[in-house]
Amino acid sequence: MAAPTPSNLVDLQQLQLDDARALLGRELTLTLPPPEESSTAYLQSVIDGLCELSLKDPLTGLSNRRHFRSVLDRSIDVVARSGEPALLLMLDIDHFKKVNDTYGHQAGDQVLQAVAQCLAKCVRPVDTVARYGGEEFAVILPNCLTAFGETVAERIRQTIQDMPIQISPGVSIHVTVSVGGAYAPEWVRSTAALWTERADVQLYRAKSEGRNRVFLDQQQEIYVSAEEKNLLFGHLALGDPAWIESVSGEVPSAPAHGSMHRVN
Ligand SMILES: Nc1nc2c(ncn2[C@@H]2O[C@H](COP(=O)(O)OP(=O)(O)OP(=O)(O)O)[C@@H](O)[C@H]2O)c(=O)[nH]1
Repeated sequence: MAAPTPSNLVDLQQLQLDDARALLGRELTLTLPPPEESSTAYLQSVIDGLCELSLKDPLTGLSNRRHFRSVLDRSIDVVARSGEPALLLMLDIDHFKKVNDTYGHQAGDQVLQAVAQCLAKCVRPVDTVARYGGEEFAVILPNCLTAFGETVAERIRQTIQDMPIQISPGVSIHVTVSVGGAYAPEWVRSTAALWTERADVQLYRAKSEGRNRVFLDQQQEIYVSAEEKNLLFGHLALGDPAWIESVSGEVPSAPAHGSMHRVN
């Protein structure tokens, strides 16, 4: 078969972009290299663009549920290894059906976009804000001290309540959100499903107790002895260069039996 000439290379590139458009069923916004650049660079930019699109919710630009799930799984590993507290918040816009019914679906979409932007501004760049589904959002906050959880969640609730959302010229509305949250249990390997469920229970409580409020799971105090911790996670610690460095190249020995660490 003849090697592709510069002219049929351009056709090939166009074909691939059209395929990608058809696959996603909508216009792609990709930054493509100028035509004179190599086809490898071109293809790489298409792949990078598609990867990015596959992680994002198209309406709000937030992380989609798939990306949220992978960040949640990673957070569970980090918490189990390091004991750093991580908070999961689940948020749901109150009486959102009424917004759609009163102002129309397009206004509803504008509300979803405004809430999404507001959420992203309320948290740190290291936090992950996702659209979990319909009018439900989720925020993963790694390394969030338990003393601050309530403050962060309350700040989000208050900011959304105070935010006017313009849905047409001269018409602004306000919405509220109910928030449920749970910390990942430290030193104990959890699952994404269990963690989400604990936050969801609190969200349900916030809804059933009147909406526009925050409830966080009161974490049970779990006591794990240093020896148990070593037994559970020692193999992970052995593979962690930071840990090895901290003991100057020595293999960490099991701490004395009976020394207890409070985990909450
Ligand atoms: N505009 C718009 N509406 C959506 C979208 N996804 C889901 N919805 C609507 O969100 C509404 C959710 O309604 P419900 O589940 O009854 O909840 P709610 O009215 O917010 O009531 P509470 O959650 O109990 O406070 C439904 O009317 C859905 O059609 C979307 O992408 N855009």
